Amino acid sequence: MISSEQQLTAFIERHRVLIARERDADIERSSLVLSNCGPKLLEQKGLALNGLGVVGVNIGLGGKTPGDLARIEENVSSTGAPRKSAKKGKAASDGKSTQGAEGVVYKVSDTRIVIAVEPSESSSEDLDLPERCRVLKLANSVTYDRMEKTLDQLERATVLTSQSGGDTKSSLEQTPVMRVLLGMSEPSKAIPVKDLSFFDPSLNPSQQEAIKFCLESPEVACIHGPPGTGKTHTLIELIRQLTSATPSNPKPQRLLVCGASNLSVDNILERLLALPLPESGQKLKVTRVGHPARVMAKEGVLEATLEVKAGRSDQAALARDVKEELQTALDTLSGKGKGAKGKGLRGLERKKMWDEVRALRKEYRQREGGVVQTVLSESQVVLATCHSSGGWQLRNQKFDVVIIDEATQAMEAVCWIPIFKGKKLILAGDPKQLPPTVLSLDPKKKAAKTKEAPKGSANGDKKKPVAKSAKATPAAKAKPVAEEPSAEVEEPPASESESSSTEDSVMEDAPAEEDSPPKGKSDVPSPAPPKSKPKPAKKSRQGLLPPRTLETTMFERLEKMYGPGIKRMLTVQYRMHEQIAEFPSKTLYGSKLAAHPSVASHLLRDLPNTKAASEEDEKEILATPVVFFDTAGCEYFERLDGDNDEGSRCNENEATVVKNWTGSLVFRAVLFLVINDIDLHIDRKWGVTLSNSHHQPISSPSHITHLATTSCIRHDSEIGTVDGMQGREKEAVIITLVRSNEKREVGFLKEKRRLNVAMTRARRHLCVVGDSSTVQHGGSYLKKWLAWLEANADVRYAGLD
Ligand SMILES: Nc1ncnc2c1ncn2[C@@H]1O[C@H](COP(=O)(O)OP(=O)(O)OP(=O)(O)O)[C@@H](O)[C@H]1O
Repeated sequence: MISSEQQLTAFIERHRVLIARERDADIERSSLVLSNCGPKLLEQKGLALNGLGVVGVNIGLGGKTPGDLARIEENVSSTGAPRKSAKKGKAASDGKSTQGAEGVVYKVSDTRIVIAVEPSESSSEDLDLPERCRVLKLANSVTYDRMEKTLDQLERATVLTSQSGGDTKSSLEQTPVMRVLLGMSEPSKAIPVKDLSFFDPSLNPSQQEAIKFCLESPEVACIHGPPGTGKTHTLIELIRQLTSATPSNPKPQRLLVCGASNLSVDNILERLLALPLPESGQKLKVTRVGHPARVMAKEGVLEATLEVKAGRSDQAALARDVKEELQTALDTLSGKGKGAKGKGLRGLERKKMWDEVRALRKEYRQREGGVVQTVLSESQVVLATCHSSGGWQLRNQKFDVVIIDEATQAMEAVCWIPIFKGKKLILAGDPKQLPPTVLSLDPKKKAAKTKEAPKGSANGDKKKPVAKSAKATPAAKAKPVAEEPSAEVEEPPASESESSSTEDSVMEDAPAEEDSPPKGKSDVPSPAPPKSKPKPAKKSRQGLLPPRTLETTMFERLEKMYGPGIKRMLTVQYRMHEQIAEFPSKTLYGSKLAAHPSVASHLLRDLPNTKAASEEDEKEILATPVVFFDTAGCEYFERLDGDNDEGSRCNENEATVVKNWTGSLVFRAVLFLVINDIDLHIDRKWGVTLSNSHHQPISSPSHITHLATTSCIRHDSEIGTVDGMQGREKEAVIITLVRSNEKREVGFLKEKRRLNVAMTRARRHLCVVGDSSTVQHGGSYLKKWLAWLEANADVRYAGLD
């Protein structure tokens, strides 16, 4: 299985097409919303902050990298007419004002929002901001630019290199890790690590085995972490092993640790910062690049940021002097501060001053760049999101190992951004949970295609899914989306597992698939040690195939290309009561997921300060791990929550059942989480946003409003969609399935990975409310779950209470 040039081209081209589509969908979504909504509604949707005043304009923000892209423009009163056009870079279409600027959201606190704006090289004047302004959130093109640039690099390193014999200017170094990832060569044999001793004595055998496997794999290794199995816990030990000089690792390595989201990166950072001082007494030098999501809350995280570190270095003092000079020059020009007389600067004098400002800005950037490079070169572990690892700060940085956490939630092209910087790659994730969010995927078309697509063409060559138009000319590149004639782009057929991942086939992830047989002998005991050599994968291995959608992650692709031997699965979970974990373990993880004794039988009643009015009450409510409220026959029909079929659904009767049950739990001092297919973001600053799982606005989500305003919802309880809850856990979780109709439609519930995330958030208590007569028609996975609930849960009939 060696990828041909044709396969490589098809793979890269297909990615280009999909990314162009995604960019288009993103822009379309933002501009549609911005052009159709008045200021109040925009604020409600979390897309605008109205009525702001400018507090100040400062220069220089050290290691700045993009957060949300935003535009500052003149405030529009709430009675103002809705904006007609909101194209990027254009002023308001009413033509009244050209004042404003675009930049990235740098920091947000309760009272301030800081937007970092690039100085314009062409404009001689400084920022011209309106007195009263508003900030609009824009589609962020930087992500797409970086992904496209990375694909260009990939092309230069592979196709162009082989075409040119490797010696043209356009070619790039082809590393062994790249070759393995693209199926250009097989993974090399493991290099045995002897005398491995672990820093953390609590690691379970599957965690130890995963770490050993990662250390021994020369190019690439994957860690499969089902819910609550300590993926991050394992990565922390791995980072300690790789960065310490030990008998098994004489030369400490330099690491780039990335995550799909800021939250995942900060999670690792916080845990690294909390580690005890190593025996050497030398604290691990860790630097966080980018935009820490929790900077405001955690001081330690702030201290580790590139910005703060760069600000503290000696070289930074010089940069600060230049910055001060620059500020004085700008003050003179704007007539502020000491240079107030500068307002009178006219003509040549003013032009000269602007020339000086430009020269100072250049010098400041150079000095600042130098400071940043020094801080980074001294860091042994650099943390960033995959996306922000493509920023200017890391341009010339090289690493021994790149680790990507939540790799199954990142698009493959985003993962390639850090991969170019390292010699070895470790991916951690769970392909059985939700994939990255893809805006250009119409859920209906997706479902239809999944059914229609011919199955299992393992050979991508026969029907080449290459969009001829996608990259042919620079013009096509500059405007890839509008030019892309979708009819010309032949969709690659759904591979077997892709087509079934949406629903169906409960046991397709049979044990053989989930087995992760260690290469050779291991010193570490494992809960389910393989008896002999790695079994050959049952399904024939695939070569390099172009992805059908951007939901196909690198992690899954590697598994299909190289079989289960490319990964190790963590098999002990530290979250769920064993009954809660039973169904997902059986159906998705080959029955390999064992509950750790510390959680296997934990119940709500074991929590401190929970109250039970009577013994019976305790048994009924606090000692039951899984409850199923079946509303079949109650005629608790759903209602469309919006004008068209795309709209979200609500089910007020189910909401009442949820309300009563939450009331019961809250009364007993239990925290809970309600999940359904409504997305509810409550954020103090950005207002309340409601949208369905596809981010479309909802006009009156009556049942949620009803719930949220009911006094039984405690401050520490949350309501959200499944998608927003991935990676989270709560002591008690209530899932309302919402769908109840005569047509027996179930919508998003079909998605097996979404259901998996929903049912694996609860630690001690899971309550499911739904209409079995509707829901059992929603695909075989849902049907199996229902059957399991009916047989194993404490089943109650909603209408009877
Ligand atoms: N070996 C271990 N011994 C004791 N507790 C552990 C161990 N491994 C993990 N845990 C605990 O299990 C919980 C989950 O761990 P962690 O957050 O690392 O998991 P994860 O797999 O990253 O989570 P998620 O399911 O959200 O992806 C944590 O409370 C952690 O302390």
